[in-house]
Amino acid sequence: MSGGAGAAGGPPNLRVVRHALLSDRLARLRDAATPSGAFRRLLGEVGAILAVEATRALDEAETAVATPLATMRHRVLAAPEPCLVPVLRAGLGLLEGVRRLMPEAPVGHIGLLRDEATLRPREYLVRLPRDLGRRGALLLDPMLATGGSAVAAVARLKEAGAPWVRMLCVVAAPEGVARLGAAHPEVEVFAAALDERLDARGFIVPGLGDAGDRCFGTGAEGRRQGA
Ligand SMILES: O=P(O)(O)OC[C@H]1O[C@H](OP(=O)(O)OP(=O)(O)O)[C@H](O)[C@@H]1O
Ligand SMILES: O=c1cc[nH]c(=O)[nH]1
Ligand SMILES: [Mg+2]
Repeated sequence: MSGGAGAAGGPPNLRVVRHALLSDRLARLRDAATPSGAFRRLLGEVGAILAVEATRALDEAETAVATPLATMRHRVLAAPEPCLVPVLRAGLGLLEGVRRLMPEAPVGHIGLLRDEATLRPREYLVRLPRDLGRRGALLLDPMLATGGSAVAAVARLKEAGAPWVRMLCVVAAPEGVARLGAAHPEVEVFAAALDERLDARGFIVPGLGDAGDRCFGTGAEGRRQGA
């Protein structure tokens, strides 16, 4: 269900996941008329689909399983499930769906807010599980724009000892993919789409707007309603 994967001349660190359900959900996420509740649910569904692809090649081991009828050899995960790390806020939307697949996986949080003028991320929270060194990490952030936030988040995960990091994102911009690839070339990005470009404000075009605001209803519309 994957295409792109550094294949066919694409960036070597990017895997664009192709799946009919994923395209359908992405169309609705992009639609400016999709309300916040539906947006958050769709983000979760996209997270689950991307997580299936990003965990496809986790290390496996063989064990014996006794069914009601016979004992057989079976493949199971060789290592504990990876840690799930949403970048606040928008990554929380992806987390809801990924957690359905891996309910026992520990969850770390990295809070970053991109300065609207400089486009640099400001870190306001880091809470990571102590045993990150025994696990890989799935970094969850729907938007990879300039790449500044992703580069900072991956640096935190490496400092904390994560043996590997894969990023799940909904929409990636070429600039962000290149910047993350330059800083952390071993980090693979699993995205639903590679879009055209960034605009002057650092927003992805065509993109889907401000993912955090749409997810939590805090955009212009939400503020008006809440005022
Ligand atoms: O690649 P970059 O240029 O760094 O931009 C991407 C970041 O911007 C958004 O978060 P934002 O700062 O808007 O925070 P929010 O989720 O709280 O709205 C998004 O969720 C990423 O974390
Ligand atoms: O297009 C963009 C870029 C950064 N952050 C978002 O939420 N959307
Ligand atoms: Mg935002």
